[in-house]
Amino acid sequence: MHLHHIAGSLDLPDGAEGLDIAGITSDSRAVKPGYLFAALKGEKVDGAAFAGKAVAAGASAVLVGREAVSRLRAELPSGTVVLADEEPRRALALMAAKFYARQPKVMVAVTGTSGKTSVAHFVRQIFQAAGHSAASLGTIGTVTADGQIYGGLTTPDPVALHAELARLTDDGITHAALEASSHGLDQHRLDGVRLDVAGFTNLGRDHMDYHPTIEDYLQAKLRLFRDLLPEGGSVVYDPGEKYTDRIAKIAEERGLRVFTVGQTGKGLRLAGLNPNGASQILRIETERGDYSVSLPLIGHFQVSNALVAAGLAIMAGVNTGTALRALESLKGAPGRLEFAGRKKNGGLVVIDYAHKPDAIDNALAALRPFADGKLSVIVGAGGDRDPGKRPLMGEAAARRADLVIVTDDNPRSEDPALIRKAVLAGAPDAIEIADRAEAIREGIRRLGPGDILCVAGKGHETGQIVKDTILPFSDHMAVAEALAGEGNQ
Ligand SMILES: CC(=O)N[C@H]1[C@@H](OP(=O)(O)OP(=O)(O)OC[C@H]2O[C@@H](n3ccc(=O)[nH]c3=O)[C@H](O)[C@@H]2O)O[C@H](CO)[C@@H](O)[C@@H]1O[C@H](C)C(=O)N[C@@H](C)C(=O)N[C@H](CCC(=O)O)C(=O)O
Ligand SMILES: Nc1ncnc2c1ncn2[C@@H]1O[C@H](COP(=O)(O)OP(=O)(O)OP(=O)(O)O)[C@@H](O)[C@H]1O
Ligand SMILES: N[C@H](CCC[C@H](N)C(=O)O)C(=O)O
Ligand SMILES: [Mg+2]
Repeated sequence: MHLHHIAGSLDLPDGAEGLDIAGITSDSRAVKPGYLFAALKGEKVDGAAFAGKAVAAGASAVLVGREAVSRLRAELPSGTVVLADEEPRRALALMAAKFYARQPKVMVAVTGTSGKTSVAHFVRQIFQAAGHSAASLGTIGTVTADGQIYGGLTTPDPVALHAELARLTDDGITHAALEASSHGLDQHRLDGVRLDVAGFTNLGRDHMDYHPTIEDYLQAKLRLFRDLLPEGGSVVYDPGEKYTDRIAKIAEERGLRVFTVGQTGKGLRLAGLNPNGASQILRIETERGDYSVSLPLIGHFQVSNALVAAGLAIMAGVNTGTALRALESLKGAPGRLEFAGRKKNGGLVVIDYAHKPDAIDNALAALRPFADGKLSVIVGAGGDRDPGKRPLMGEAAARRADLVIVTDDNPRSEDPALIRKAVLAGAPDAIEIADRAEAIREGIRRLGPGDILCVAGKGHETGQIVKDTILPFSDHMAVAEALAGEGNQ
């Protein structure tokens, strides 16, 4: 594709318009002949340091921040086209969008500390129930009616994202729901996506290693509403959630349409909520009439997630009745309060991806009413991620559960004993078992009739990251093996 087709508002040197660009990447190691290399300043290194390598590997154009342009023009072989932008990450995202040039016709995105994967998963199911070919993209990868492809990041880098959106479009996908992580928003990964509706779940503590303050974290989330959603777009949130006044203000300033949900919501007002076995009966008032919906999921937070999802689908064009009826057959996202097995004596094991204080609090609160006996939890924190949340996770576990077992999550580069120690600071009476499989076996060994064990933190994950290696590990497998060891199925 010719450079001028993807360059947007970037200044092109004379004669560069017709340069044929074979591909785009921000990783010098992935450059092939004819590629455009985006040299980005990162958390660890400055991509500009690899521009020479990229050109040696065949890159014919380099995109760089303005501050490095004269240096690179002098350093790189003559003939290399060097493009500059104030925000090279944003420029890269816009270029990737133009390079791949197609995305599903209708797209919604959801941000928030917790619930993004669940909401995206629900929106896809609602779109499908409405007869659309739909996909969701996020932490658990790309999901369509044909299956799931695991990605890695919650919000993929822009080149991977647009390549994926193009592939989905070619496969006939017309509707998609996307998770917008704060890292993704902050790093402009989504800036080239054309969105119709944007949703917000909630804001709690997370990623305080990356964002210096809660305000900075919130500002990253607000980019979705302030910078990414185009004029004429719609926003969906529960006004009962903290910080949503900030979204309301942006929506008012920008003239965006607002659809609110929840107890004080106007679009979908939750007028009643009653548990009914493993379901919840919601009474929902709407402008189109009142509905009684049996949501086949437990936990108040799944009600919030389901309402935000329905709001997103409705603002994206799905009929209100169709969206609400679809809630009656929703399936939870893998590893989110997922039933993982039962001991012969009736004790129940649940797997949940809670790896933040609020998520642990909510997941255990959701399970408590179903525990006739004791509620226990296996908890650990990931290494190289927000250390401040560790004691708070321990504290939430100790407050909500009768028994806490502290174990390893993904230690990454850190000493796992120190991570456990930090979690134990909030849960001083907990049992400490470093080996996660052993912790799961012990939790199951102690499970009595009527008890529930929640294995928290890793949800759908299939590996344990220790230093630079990913060891095969799945909570699902570990639970199945432990139950089999107890003589159960
Ligand atoms: C901290 C963080 O978010 N880092 C992301 C960021 O990397 P970076 O640009 O800071 O990387 P860097 O290592 O400093 O390198 C700078 C540049 O030099 C380039 N480089 C580097 C080495 C080389 O030999 N050649 C080369 O060209 C790199 O490709 C990069 O462009 O941009 C990369 C491309 O988009 C991401 O892959 C990378 O995600 C890393 C792997 C990561 O672990 N991110 C996590 C924290 C993350 O993003 N999580 C969120 C939130 C999850 C949640 O919801 O809780 C997510 O969306 O998944
Ligand atoms: N609306 C919610 N409010 C509070 N906690 C929630 C909510 N939804 C889900 N959770 C909890 O958070 C965990 C993760 O949920 P989910 O994967 O849907 O969120 P996420 O925002 O995508 O998380 P991540 O950023 O880690 O990908 C769940 O397993 C559950 O414990
Ligand atoms: N998307 C999350 C995943 C955390 C999962 C948990 N198992 C951990 O390793 O902390 C993050 O990167 O913060
Ligand atoms: Mg997610």
